[in-house]
Amino acid sequence: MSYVLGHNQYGKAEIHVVRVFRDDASAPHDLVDYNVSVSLTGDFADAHITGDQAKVLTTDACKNTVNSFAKEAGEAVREPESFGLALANHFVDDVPQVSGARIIIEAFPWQRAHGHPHAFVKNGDYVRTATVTKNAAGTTVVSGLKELTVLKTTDSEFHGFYQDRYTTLQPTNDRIMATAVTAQWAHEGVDVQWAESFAAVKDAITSSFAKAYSYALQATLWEMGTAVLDAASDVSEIRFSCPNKHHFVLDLSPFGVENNCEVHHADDRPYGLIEATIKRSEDVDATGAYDPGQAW
Ligand SMILES: O=c1[nH]c(=O)c2[nH]c(=O)[nH]c2[nH]1
Repeated sequence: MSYVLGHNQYGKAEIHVVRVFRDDASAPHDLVDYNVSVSLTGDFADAHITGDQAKVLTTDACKNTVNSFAKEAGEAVREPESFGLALANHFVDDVPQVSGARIIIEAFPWQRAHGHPHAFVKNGDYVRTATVTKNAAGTTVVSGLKELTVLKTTDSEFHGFYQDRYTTLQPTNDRIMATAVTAQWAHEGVDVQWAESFAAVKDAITSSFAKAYSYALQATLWEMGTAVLDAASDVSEIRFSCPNKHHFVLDLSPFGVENNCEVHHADDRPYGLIEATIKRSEDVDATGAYDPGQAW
């Protein structure tokens, strides 16, 4: 029997590194808090097929590289995208048998506490993400965020939907709309002001969620996506994955209590899951820039 080794990749996952910027003794400290995962591709068939590990850069060395680069990479460490670029460039340019690197970073935001120079409060509103991929096809950067929970108490309808014999949902002209936004957006190049771009995209997402009258979560994704493309010229497409966090109006009539969309049951599961990509044009094909898990 002869078999074929298909796609393979390896690296160290979830290296949790916190870097404090304290170079100037008189200046307030800053920090970044990253969870970094490294995946390498390249000439690693022997490691699987013959057991020869001569070309394997250990995952332990990957971890050490990330930790050391948290100092060595200087100012690039301040944004997850530029840190990911520094790491991807190192692995592909400096390790001969590595032909591709994908760096995935979760960045946990901290806010200065009461203007204090070295005390911080973890801001649990969202997690920022970055995926940097460098391979023979080039270098791509995808920025993102997840766990950004937003809710509006009105200006949301859902009606006119298809009816079949299993359809029992009542149409509504007034409901709560809530979701926890996961979004990833691909950049057209790698020469981007990452902090400014992220702030513009996040602001476009939350402001369009607030402003747009919603006819469905699907329509809200379109509004948020087009607002992002208007706000950030470096973004070629944005992909949303948004659970519909259902809030059901409770029937309080058995208790003689009127309920005018005031008291709700916040349902946990199941939830609608609405996902869409909004692209600058049909020509955009950023699929290779995203981490598909094992769907390589
Ligand atoms: O915004 C919505 N989109 C749907 O597709 C859907 N389906 C459903 O039951 N409720 C909703 N709400």
